[in-house]
Parts: sequence; structure tokens; C-alpha cells
Amino acid sequence: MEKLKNFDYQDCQITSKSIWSPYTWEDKTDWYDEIYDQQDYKRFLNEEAVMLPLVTVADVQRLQEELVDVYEGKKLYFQAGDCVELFEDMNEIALKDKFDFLNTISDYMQVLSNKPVVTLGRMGGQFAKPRTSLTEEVKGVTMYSFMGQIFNDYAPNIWARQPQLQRILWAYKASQMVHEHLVDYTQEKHANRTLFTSHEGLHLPYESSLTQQCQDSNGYYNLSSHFQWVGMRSLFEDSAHIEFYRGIENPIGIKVGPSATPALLDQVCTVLNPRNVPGKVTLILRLGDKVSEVLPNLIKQVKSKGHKVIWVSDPMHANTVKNAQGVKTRSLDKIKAEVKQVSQILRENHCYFAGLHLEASPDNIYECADSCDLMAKVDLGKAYQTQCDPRLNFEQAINVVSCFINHSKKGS
Ligand SMILES: O=C[C@H](O)[C@H](O)COP(=O)(O)O
Ligand SMILES: C=C(OP(=O)(O)O)C(=O)O
Ligand SMILES: [Mn+2]
Repeated sequence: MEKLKNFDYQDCQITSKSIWSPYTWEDKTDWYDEIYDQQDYKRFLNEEAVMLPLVTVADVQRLQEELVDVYEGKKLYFQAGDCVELFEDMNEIALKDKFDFLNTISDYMQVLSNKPVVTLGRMGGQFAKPRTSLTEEVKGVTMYSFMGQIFNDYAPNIWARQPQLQRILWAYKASQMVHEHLVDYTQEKHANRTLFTSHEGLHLPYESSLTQQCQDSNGYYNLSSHFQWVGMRSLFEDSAHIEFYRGIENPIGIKVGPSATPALLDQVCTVLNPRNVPGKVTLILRLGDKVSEVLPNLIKQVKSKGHKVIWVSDPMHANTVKNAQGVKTRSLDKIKAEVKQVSQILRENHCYFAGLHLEASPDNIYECADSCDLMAKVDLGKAYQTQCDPRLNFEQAINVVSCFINHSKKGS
């Protein structure tokens, strides 16, 4: 067992530029300053929420080592799961389905590519959603948007949408359940590989509460899951999220959207990975129809500065549209077109295309359309269950993975 010590406010450390602690991000403004009063959440977290680590430092370090293999082109990367996890899915059957789903698709990827696959679930903490708009109007009533069950609930009424601090603890308990089931699942040897957990590190009071210093290495680990990513909406200069993650040892993802400039990406890679450790930073590209316009310059900058990053495609998030019924959907055509374009451009620039980041579910759903001309048919019927973004079903996910393998093989 690694030795951990609780954070002491006096015990700050100096990283690349200035003093860092798990709480220095609090000096930066953030969108949820509008939702929580800082004194209230601090009191709640100090007095009412006892949250022990959900993963071990040893497992986080193991993932980091596996990601070095990914960086070196020896392994592939596969990350998938729900856009947002829901408390009602926290039961043994639903969780086993999700673990099996990740395993089956990773096996398929492994067989087709002849390379081991490092698998990360979007689960065990994916309860916070960054929304385009903080509020929405439903039948003439203005209410908070659904921001994930760590903040509020999805039912379209002002009571459900009211943020509640107790939800932080509920989200923790739900995440704990996922991690406990994952341990059982692995021990029962359903899995022939390790499944790692990951989520967007959006809710910083939650993330910093689960951060501890490892006495052996002196580094700080966020033990809310093995891996977190910084969302596209948190990627800007002076971001509270970048401030928090610059002091964290876990491997990290950065969602790269069309507005990310080469200079910003360079700066963020330096700040998050000052020692330029391979496998520490994964760039998750989500560029949609801007791939050819934006990606070559991003690659040029990253290469010229020598950043040792893993390149992955999230072909989902820049391809979301509302159809004529006002339902959020995505077309498989566009998703595959993005994978193909990313593959071509990475190959032309001699970069290793390591894998995919998908929103996908084992359930019997139809939320993404099989092609552009079918998007109008996606409606809010029984097969549309997501409370945030539309996910691929099993068949569609296999289709996207096959597309990835076919295009990445062309380069080998
Ligand atoms: O999952 C990601 C974001 O929360 C989501 O794409 C935002 O969607 P919105 O534009 O409906 O708020
Ligand atoms: C919010 C997400 O993505 P992005 O930050 O890329 O929009 C997500 O992965 O659910
Ligand atoms: Mn999403």
C-alpha cells in the first residue's frame, strides 16, 4: 500500500512557475462560481463529506506506464462510455454490461490491429457536464440546464434543476460503487485486461477533495479516477482547470476543439507536462469539419516544440447537430469522415494515431443516425435515452472502430 497523507494547507509546493496546491485554482474565476458559494461548498466538503480515494496511486502509475507504450506506438488507446453517467444506472447488471462492452470492443480492436489495447471507461466519475448555456427555457420557464447529477437533476422543472451540494456526496458514492464493481469484475476474471476509469475533471471542489500527496514520490495524485481530461470549454489561458491539473501527476487528456490555437496548445502542454514525460498528455482531437484547416498547424507546433503527446480522435463532439425535431444527434457518416481525415493528416505528418474516444453504450439505443439522411428520423422515442449527448450503440461503435483500424493500417 502506498503511503498517503492528507493535504495540509501550509504544505504547498512549487511546480514550473509558481506556488501550487490542490486549492490554488480557487483564485481563478470559473463558471460555477455562479452556482456555488465558495464558503458553502468548503463548509460542506470539510464538515459533511468524507471522501476517501477511489483508486490507488499504484494503479494510476500503471496506467501511466501503459500510456508510454501507447506513445511509443506499441499499444492502442480506446476510451468510451456515456456522455453522462446517471445514478439510476448504478446496479450490478448495468455496470457489468458497460465493462463487457468496453472489453469486447477492445478485444475486437486488438484482434484487428494485432496490438494490445489500453482501455479507459468514461465511468466512475463522469457526473459533471459543461453546458453551452447555463440556463434553458422549458415551456416558458427559465431554469438551470442539466449539468450532471453532481450538480442537479435532469427532470425539466426548476426544483430538479436547482443545484444541491449533497449531490457531490451522491456522485462520490455512485463513483465508489463503479470502482467496487470494477474490482469484483476484474477479480472474477471477466476481463482479460485492466479497465481504467476516467472522466472530465470539471468539478474542481470534488477533484481537489480527492487529491492527495504520495509520500513516496512527493507528487500529488487525483484519486477520483485513474485519468481525467480537461474539457474543450476549460481550455483557455488562465483557466482554473489548467491551474489545478498542472500540479497533478495522473496522466491527463486535453480536449482540443477548433478554437485551440497552436500557441495555446504549446503553452498548455508545457504547463501540464513540464518534464515532457511521454504518455502523460493525450491530445483528444474533436475538430469536426475543421480538421484539415486546424490540425496541420497544431501538429507543426507540437512537433517543433518537441512535446511528447499521444494523438487520439474524439469524432463525436464536433459533429453534434439538432435535427428538425430539435433532437440532438450525430451521423455515423460524419463521425467516420472525421476519423479518416485525422488519420490521413497524422500519417502525412509522421505522427502515430493511437486511438479513439467515443460516447457509446451497450444498451439498445438509437441516438446517433447511421447516415446523414437518417438524422431526421432520430426522435425522443424509447431508443433515445441519453440525458446529454447522443451515443453510439454497439453496432455503430464497432463500425467506427473498424473505420479507425482500416485507415490506420494504411499507414503501417
Ligand atoms: O458532453 C459534452 C457537453 O456537455 C455537451 O456536448 C454540451 O452540450 P450542449 O451544447 O447541449 O450544452
Ligand atoms: C464535454 C465533453 O467534450 P468536449 O469538452 O470535447 O466538448 C465530453 O467529452 O463529454
Ligand atoms: Mn458529451
